[in-house]
Amino acid sequence: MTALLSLRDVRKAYRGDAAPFALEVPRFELAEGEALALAGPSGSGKSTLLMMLALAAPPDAGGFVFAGTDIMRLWRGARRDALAALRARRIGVVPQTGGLLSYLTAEANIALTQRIAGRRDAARLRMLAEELGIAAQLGRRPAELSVGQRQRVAIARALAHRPALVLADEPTASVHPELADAVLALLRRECAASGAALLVATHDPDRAARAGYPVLACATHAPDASGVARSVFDRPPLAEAA
Ligand SMILES: Nc1ncnc2c1ncn2[C@@H]1O[C@H](COP(=O)(O)OP(=O)(O)OP(=O)(O)O)[C@@H](O)[C@H]1O
Repeated sequence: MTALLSLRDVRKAYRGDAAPFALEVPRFELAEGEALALAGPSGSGKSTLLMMLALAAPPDAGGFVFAGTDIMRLWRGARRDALAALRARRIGVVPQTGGLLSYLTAEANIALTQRIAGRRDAARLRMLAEELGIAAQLGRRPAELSVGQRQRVAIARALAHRPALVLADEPTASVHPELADAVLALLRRECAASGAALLVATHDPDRAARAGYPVLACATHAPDASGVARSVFDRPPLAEAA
């Protein structure tokens, strides 16, 4: 298996007066096309890890390679243009609540990632809409869609530009429990069909496991003598795990 992304000894800390927090990732690899759920309680750093993987926030320290690119070098060089271009072309994001633009139709929302990536593909958009059961809703605005339909539009948008990596932060948080299983299964199926690696943050590891995801749970540590609470996500390298 080829690693799509690899983190080594990554650390990110927030030094707020109230509750200092540090996320530590000694080892983390994700293979091309692999699906994985990141599990941990609220405040354990799942979103922080996803933001770093989305190239939206820099780690404080460590090594980070994505799609053959040394991401730490880009952050050190303040290469925000290169980071944004890589994100636009190779990464898709499914936010908790869909994150759709209210003034655009479902179709235009889905087409956004293709436009930004410079990869327009009407046939792929149509195919995804059909796969996800929202073809009849393409002309509607988000307010005219059910919560479940909005989430499907968000999934289509995250995949429309053929990203190598899809990041979903609690994608089932705003949907009915019955729908949550379906959304997780759909995400996994569509990413597998597209060959995209998938990382889903969740506080519900049982639901993720039921939907067929391997689960990486974080270890949480109460504040130490200096008052810093720590969370650790550690995943052995792919070669060792195989
Ligand atoms: N910008 C920030 N400044 C200071 N502290 C922050 C910031 N962002 C997050 N934190 C803190 O970092 C810790 C981890 O937050 P994070 O959002 O990554 O957790 P999470 O596991 O995604 O939580 P949830 O499941 O509730 O979304 C929390 O203690 C949070 O308060």
